[in-house]
Amino acid sequence: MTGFAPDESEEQARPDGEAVGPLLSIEGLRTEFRTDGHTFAAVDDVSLAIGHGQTLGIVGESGCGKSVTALSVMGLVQAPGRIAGGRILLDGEDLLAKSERELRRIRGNRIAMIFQEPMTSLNPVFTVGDQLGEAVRLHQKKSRAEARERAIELLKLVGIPSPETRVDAYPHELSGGMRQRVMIAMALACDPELLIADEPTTALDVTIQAQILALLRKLQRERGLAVMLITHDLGVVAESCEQVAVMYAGKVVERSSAAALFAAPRHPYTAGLLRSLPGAAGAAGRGKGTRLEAIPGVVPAPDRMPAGCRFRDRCDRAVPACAREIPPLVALGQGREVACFNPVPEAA
Ligand SMILES: Nc1ncnc2c1ncn2[C@@H]1O[C@H](COP(=O)(O)OP(=O)(O)OP(=O)(O)O)[C@@H](O)[C@H]1O
Repeated sequence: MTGFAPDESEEQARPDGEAVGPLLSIEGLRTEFRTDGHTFAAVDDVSLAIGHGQTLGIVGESGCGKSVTALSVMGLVQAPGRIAGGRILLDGEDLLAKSERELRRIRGNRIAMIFQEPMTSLNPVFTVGDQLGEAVRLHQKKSRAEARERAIELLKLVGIPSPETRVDAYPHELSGGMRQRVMIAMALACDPELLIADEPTTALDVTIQAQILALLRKLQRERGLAVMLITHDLGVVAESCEQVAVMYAGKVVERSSAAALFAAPRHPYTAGLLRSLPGAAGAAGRGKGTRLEAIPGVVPAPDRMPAGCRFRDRCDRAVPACAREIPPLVALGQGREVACFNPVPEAA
C-alpha cells in the first residue's frame, strides 16, 4: 500500500451534518497484464479518492496507466489483464467483490464512462434517438415514445441545438463535438453519480474542446456529478479539476488540489509537465491542447521497469536513494502527497 489516507479534503458533510466518505476510493489497486510469458503491472499500488460531486483529474503521459485505472473501476479490464490486488470502494462498497451481474447494474446506473473517440462507441446504422432511447430503456421502464421524449430532453441537456430534429440524425451527420455531446447524453441516461471521461476532448479542435469541458463543468455543478477526468493535458486539468493525481509508469507520484499543484508542483515529474506548458510555467488555464512531450526521454516500458524510482532516468533531482528504493507517497499536509526522495522545495 502507498500509505494513502483519506484526509479532511475527502471527508464531506451531508446536509444533516454527518460526515461521509469519498464517493469513490481506490486503495492499493494493482492491475496486471500477462504477455509473452511476462506479467507486468500497468497499475501498481494506486490509491485515489473522488468526493461526491468533485472532479479529479488523472494526468500523465501515454502509457502511465490512466486508462487501465479507469477500466479497473468500470470492471472492464479484459484478458490478458486482471486486477491482482487492492480495493475499489463506491460509497464504501467494494466493487471487486461484486458479481459480473451486480457490476453491470452499477455500470448502468451509478458509474458511466465516455471515451475519446465517440464514433467508435456510436453505432453508425442507428439514429442518435434510437441509441439514446435504447440507453434510457435499458435502465428505466419506459415506452418507446417516452424514451424518445427522454432522448430529446437529454440532447437538450447537453446543448445540442434543435434536439427535436437531431434526434433522428445518424452519427455521421453530426460534427465531432456534437457526437461527443451525444456520448455524454448517453452516459447521463442512467443519471450516474460518477462519470469517467477518458480523454474526452483529445480528438476535438481547441474551441470545441473548451465547449465540451464547459459542458462537463456545468453538469458537474448542476447535477452534483463526480467526474474522473483522464487527460495527458495539464491545460484541461487547470480548467476543470479541483483535485489532481499525476501518474507515472503505473504509479501515482503526486496528489494535490489543482490550485496547489499549479502554484507549486512538488514532484520533479509534475514540475517537468508544467514547464512543458507554453506561456508562464504552470499558469492555470494556459497551454490548452498541448501534448506533454517536452520532458526528455520516455516512460519506461512496463516489462522493463528500472529498480527504484521509475522517473529517475529522466529526473534532474535524482539522488542515490532513488536507484535503491521506490519512493512511497508521503503526505506533505493539506491533502498533498508526493512520492519523491528529493521533492522540489516549496519555495522554488
Ligand atoms: N490489453 C492490454 N494488453 C497488454 N498491455 C496493455 C493492455 N492495455 C494496456 N496495456 C499496457 O498498460 C500500460 C498502461 O496503459 P494505459 O492505456 O492505461 O495508459 P494511459 O496512461 O491511459 O495512456 P494513453 O493516454 O496512451 O491511453 C501501457 O504500458 C499499456 O501498453
